[in-house]
Amino acid sequence: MKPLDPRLLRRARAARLFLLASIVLGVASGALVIVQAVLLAHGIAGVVLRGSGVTAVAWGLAAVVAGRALLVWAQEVVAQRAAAAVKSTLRRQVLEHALKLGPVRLSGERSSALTTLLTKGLDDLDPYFARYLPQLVLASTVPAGVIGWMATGDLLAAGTVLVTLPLIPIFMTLIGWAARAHSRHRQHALAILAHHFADVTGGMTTLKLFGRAKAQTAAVQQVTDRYRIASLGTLRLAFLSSLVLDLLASLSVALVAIGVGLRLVDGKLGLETALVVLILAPEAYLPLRQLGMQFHASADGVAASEEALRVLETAVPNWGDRRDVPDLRCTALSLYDVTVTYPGRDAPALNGFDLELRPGEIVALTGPSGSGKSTVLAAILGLVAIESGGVVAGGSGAAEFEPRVWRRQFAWVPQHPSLRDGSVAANVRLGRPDASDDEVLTSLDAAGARELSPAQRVGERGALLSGGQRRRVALARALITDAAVLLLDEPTAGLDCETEAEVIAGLRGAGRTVLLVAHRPAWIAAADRVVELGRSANEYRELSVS
Ligand SMILES: Nc1ncnc2c1ncn2[C@@H]1O[C@H](COP(=O)(O)OP(=O)(O)OP(=O)(O)O)[C@@H](O)[C@H]1O
Repeated sequence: MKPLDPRLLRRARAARLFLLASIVLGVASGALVIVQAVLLAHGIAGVVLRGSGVTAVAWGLAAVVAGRALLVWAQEVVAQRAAAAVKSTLRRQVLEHALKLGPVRLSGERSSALTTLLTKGLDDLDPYFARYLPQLVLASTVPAGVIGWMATGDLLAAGTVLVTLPLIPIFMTLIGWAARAHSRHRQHALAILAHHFADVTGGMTTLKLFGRAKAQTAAVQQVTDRYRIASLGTLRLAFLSSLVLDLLASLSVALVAIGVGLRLVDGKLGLETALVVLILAPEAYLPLRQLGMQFHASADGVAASEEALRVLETAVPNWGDRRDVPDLRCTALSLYDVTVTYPGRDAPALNGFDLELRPGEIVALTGPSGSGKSTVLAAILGLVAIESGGVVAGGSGAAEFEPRVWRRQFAWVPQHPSLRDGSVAANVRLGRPDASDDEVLTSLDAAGARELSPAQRVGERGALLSGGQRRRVALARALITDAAVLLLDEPTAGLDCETEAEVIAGLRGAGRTVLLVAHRPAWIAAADRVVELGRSANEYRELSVS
C-alpha cells in the first residue's frame, strides 16, 4: 500500500492543496518542537546552574504551546475540509464514470459493492486525511529537523537516533504488508455482507414462498461472522503493531539516554546540551510511532480509494464527438460482422453478425435463450464493446458520434425495464418531459395499457404493478419519444392476444422502424423480416421476407 497514491493527487485537487498546507504546517510544527526543547533545557539549566528566574522562559514556553495548539487546530480544519472535498470529488467522478460505462459494462461490478464503496467505503477516507496524511508529513519533517539540531550539540546522540530511527519504518512496512491483506479481506467481507443482505431482502417474497426465509438467518449469520472475524483481525494487528513500535521507540530513546548520561557524568557534555538532546530524542521517534498507529485507522480508507480508482480506470469506450447523426427515419442502419465477447467469457455472445434495418420496417429477432438477441440491441446502443465489425449509418460508424446524440435516435425497452417511484404519467414522461396529458394517454393506449390511470403510483422499481404492466408502461415511455428506431426486448410478454394485436397495429400505424426480440407468433407474423439467431454464436438465418 503506497502511503500516498499519486493517482489520488492527480484526481483530487483538494488533496494536492491539502498536502501543500500540511507541509507548511508540519515544518512550522517541527520548528516549534525544537524551540520548546531549547527553551525548556535553557530554563532548567538556568535554575540548576545559575539560579536564574523562570518567568521569561515560562512566557516563551506558553507562547510555543499556544502556537503548537493553533497549528493542531489549523491542521484539523484543513484536514476535515480536504477529506470532505476529496470524498465528494471521488464520489462524483465514480458516479459519472459508472454512467459512462453503462449498465452492461457495469454488470461485472456488483451494484451493492459499488453502493458500499460510494457511501461507507469512501467515508473511511476521513481518518486518512485527518490523521494519517498530516502524521506522514510530520514524520518526514520533524525527525530530520530534530536530528539536525541534535547534531549541532551532540554528534553521537544524533548518530544513535539516525541509526535506530529507520527500524521503525522497516517494521511499519512489514506490518503494512500484512495490514493491506487484512484490509482488502475486510472490504471484501463487507461487500459480500452488503450484497448478500440486499439479495435476501430483495428476494424475500420468493424465499418465503419456498419456505426458505428462516434458513437465510444462518446464511446472514455466516457472512456477518466472516465480517466480524475480519474486523477483529485488523484490530488485533493494529494493537500488536503499536506494541512493537512503542517497544522499539522506547528502547532507542533509552539507548540515547544511557549514552548522554554517561558522557554527562564524565563531563564530556554540558547540562544544557544534554537536556536538549534528552528532551528532543523522544520527539524524533514520536511522529513515526504515531504514523504507525494512524496507518491502521486509515488502511480501510486507502483500500476504498484504491477501489474507487480501479473503477475510474476501467476503460470507457472510445466515442467520437460528431453530432451530425444521420436521420434514421430515412437512412438504413447496418450491423456488419459484429462480434461481441463479454468480459470474463471465453466464447463470443455474437460472432460475425450482419443485419440491415431499413427505415420503417419491423424486424423480429428470434432464437433460443442465450443466443445473443439482447446483445444485438446492446451493440446498436453502444452498451457493449464491439470487438470487430461495427454499427454503421449513412456511411459512418456509430462510434464516431457523441453517444448521447447517437442514442437519441433510439427508444429502448429492455427485458426488465426500470421504473421510478412516482405516477404512471411521470414514468411515461421520462421519454418526453414536455408531453401533454393527452399524449401520455395516447401512448398508454398504444402500448395496450389503457387500464392504467396516469395518476396511479408505480412504487419503487414498479413494485405496485404487475410484470406485464411494468413492461407496457416502459413501452408507452418508448412510444412517446421522437426516436426514429424502437428497440424492443420482448415488449408484449404477459399481454393477452387481443391487446397484443392492438399494440402491433399501433406500431405499424406509427410507421417507425422497429427491431424487436420476439418469440410470440403474432409478432413473427407481423414482422417484415424475421432473423433467427442459432444456438452457436455465428449461426444466423433470415427466416422470411414479406
Ligand atoms: N453482462 C453479461 N456478462 C457476461 N455475459 C453475458 C452478459 N449478458 C449476456 N451474457 C451472455 O451472452 C450470451 C447472450 O446473451 P443475451 O442476453 O444476448 O441472449 P438472449 O438471446 O437475449 O437470451 P434470452 O432470450 O434468454 O433473453 C449468453 O450466453 C449470456 O450468458
